[in-house]
This record gives sequence, structure tokens and C-alpha cells, in this order.
Amino acid sequence: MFSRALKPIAAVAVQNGAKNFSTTSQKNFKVVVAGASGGIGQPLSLLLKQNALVTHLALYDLAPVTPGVAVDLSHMDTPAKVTGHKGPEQLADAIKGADLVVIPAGVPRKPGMTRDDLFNTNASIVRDLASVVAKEAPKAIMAIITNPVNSMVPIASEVLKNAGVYDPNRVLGVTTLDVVRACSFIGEINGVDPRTVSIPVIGGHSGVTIIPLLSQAKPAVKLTNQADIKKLTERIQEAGTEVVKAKAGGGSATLSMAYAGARLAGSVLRGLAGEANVVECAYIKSDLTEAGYFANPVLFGKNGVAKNLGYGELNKFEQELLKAAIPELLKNIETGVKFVKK
Ligand SMILES: NC(=O)C1=CN([C@@H]2O[C@H](COP(=O)(O)OP(=O)(O)OC[C@H]3O[C@@H](n4cnc5c(N)ncnc54)[C@H](O)[C@@H]3O)[C@@H](O)[C@H]2O)C=CC1
Ligand SMILES: O=C([O-])CC(=O)C(=O)O
Repeated sequence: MFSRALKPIAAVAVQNGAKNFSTTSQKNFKVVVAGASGGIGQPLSLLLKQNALVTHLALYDLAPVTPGVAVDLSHMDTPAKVTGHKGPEQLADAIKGADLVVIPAGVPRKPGMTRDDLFNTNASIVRDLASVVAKEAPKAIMAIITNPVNSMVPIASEVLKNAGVYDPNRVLGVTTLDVVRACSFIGEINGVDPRTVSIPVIGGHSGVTIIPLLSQAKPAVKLTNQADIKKLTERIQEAGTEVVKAKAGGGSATLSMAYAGARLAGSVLRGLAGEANVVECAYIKSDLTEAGYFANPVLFGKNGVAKNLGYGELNKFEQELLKAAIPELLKNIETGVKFVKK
């Protein structure tokens, strides 16, 4: 399982690729936010309106407020034109000609729920959005935030396959929040600015499938005790639940997710614009493990994923984490694939 991993990634590339938003405007990109009026969608759209690479920001949601959210954002003095699209009859217009479709549409968790408990509601939402992307913007990059991410990416991929337009380099599950959290917690422990921390988080986006490679963190995590390393690993794995509990029925992470989603979207766009060395972790079609989809650092380019950078050397503890993650990932992936095939 481990021999297929590539060489350790250059941590500096992760840091630089991930954290410097471009101010150049080499190209004009249409970006769609599907689920734009929600807890993630609104602040994500606010951040994307500030990205100079975005010249058209199309906001799509079922919520009646959506055209109003678009008018609100359109008053910001940044270049992107903003359009609002409400309801399925306006979806094709929203998606047509998109370069990037970011999807936070769907229901969030309440305390006591797992991400898998969202499957029944969110699967058909992602399936239906993917089928319109297949028709109206088959070359668009799809960045899926909707949970459970581990199953939603296979769903979108199967829909695109059925439509004959699937390109595995253009379908991503957004796991950036796991990296953002790991950097934040390590920054706290090390007493350094979290923006100077870089770490790959691999696997998937739920519980045991979230594998922070603390042994590859730069700078090294100032923890020597294995019990503390285990505790930090579990905090990163359960950080989503920490937010769900703290919001006490008011939903899950929205603001930190918007930040993470804007960062991922910005990196995708910089890759599309031809910038070199743009690296982020993302959940993609993969043959590195037995799981058909897997998250680890990837290089973005003019056509989406340009190179899978692998996950480097794992220590014994991380190998055990990977072993625990694979059966869960396989199950999540199968659930997604079966949903489209049924
Ligand atoms: N990948 C990640 O790291 C994270 C993923 N999430 C997931 O993101 C999703 C959204 O979370 P929130 O924004 O907090 O939820 P929310 O309920 O605040 O917003 C969801 C929005 O989606 C819209 N929507 C529902 N069905 C739709 C459809 N068919 N087409 C377009 N829009 C539709 C709703 O009207 C609503 O505005 C959830 O599934 C949540 O679990 C949340 C945090 C982190
Ligand atoms: O925990 C949730 O349900 C939302 C999520 O994916 C996260 O915050 O990582």
C-alpha cells in the first residue's frame, strides 16, 4: 500500500501555493457558488467577490433571498460581476460557461449526527447539480464542499461519467478546512503564526478518514509525547464535531469553511491562470491506495489537477491511521457509486 506513495512533497510549496492569494488578473473566470445563500455560501461568495481572477460570480440557491444576496455583493467595488439565480429553472443559466463550480448546497449536521446521516438529503442535490454541470459547463472544475464529501465526489464523478464528460482532474472534494485547522492548532502549540505552518492532511473528510501527517509538519510540531500526538490527531479529526457541538443545533462550521473554500477556489483559479507551484490538499480520483478516491497534496494547473503529489513517508502511527481509514473510505465511496447506479 505504501510503496505507491510518491516522494515527500515540498512543504514550502504547500505553504506558498496555499496562502498567497494572487492579485494578477491574467484570465477572466466565471465562478458559480451553488448553495450561495447558506451559512457557507454567503461568506464564501463575499470572499470570492474579492478575488481579482473572478470576473463573473454567479450565485445559485433555492432560497428566495438569492437575488438579493447578489445585489448586495454587487455593490462591492471589486471587478467581479455578480448575478443571482434562484430555483431549478435558473440553474442552467447560472452554470453555463462556468470555469469553476463550488458546491456548498445541502443540509448541515446537528449535534448527534454523523456526516453520513446527511447522505440521504444531500446525495440527490449533488447528483442533480452535477448533471447540469455535465450539460452546461462540462469543462468546469467542480469543488464539492457538501457532506459527506467522501461519498459526494464519487456521486458527481459517476454522473459526469454517465454523461460522457468525466475528467478526474476536474472533480475535487474540498478538504482544505482540515488543513486550515491543523495549521491553526499547531500554530497554537508551537506559539507561531499559523500562516507559517504547513502540513498535509490526507485520506478523506470524516472522522477516522481525516489523517493529519504531523510527522511532515513544517515547522516540526513541538510535541514529543506520543499520547499528545494522538490527542492532537483526534482533535483535528473531530474538529467539525467540536463546532457542531459548540453551535448547539445552529449548524456546523460556516465561516472557517468559507475561508477554506475561498482559499481552495483561489488556488484552483491560479492554476487555471497558469501560475506555477500551486499546491493544495484535495480529495480526488486516485490510485495511491485501495480506495478509489483519496485526499493528499495535488498540484493545480491549467486543466485542474496537474499532478498527484502523493503523501510521502508515513511513520508507524500514521500507517495505522491509514489502515483504519481505508475500509471507511471504501464504504463511503461504494455508497456514492451505488446511489448513481441504482
Ligand atoms: N467540506 C467541508 O469541510 C465542510 C462541509 N460542510 C457541508 O456544507 C454543506 C452546507 O453547509 P451550510 O452552508 O452550513 O448549510 P446551510 O443550510 O446554511 O446552507 C445550505 C444552502 O444550500 C441551499 N440548498 C439546498 N438545496 C439546494 C439545491 N438543490 N440547490 C442549491 N442550493 C440548495 C439551501 O437553500 C441553503 O441556502 C453541508 O452539507 C455541510 O455539512 C460544512 C462545513 C465544512
Ligand atoms: O462537521 C461537519 O458536519 C461539517 C464539516 O464537515 C466540518 O466542519 O469539517
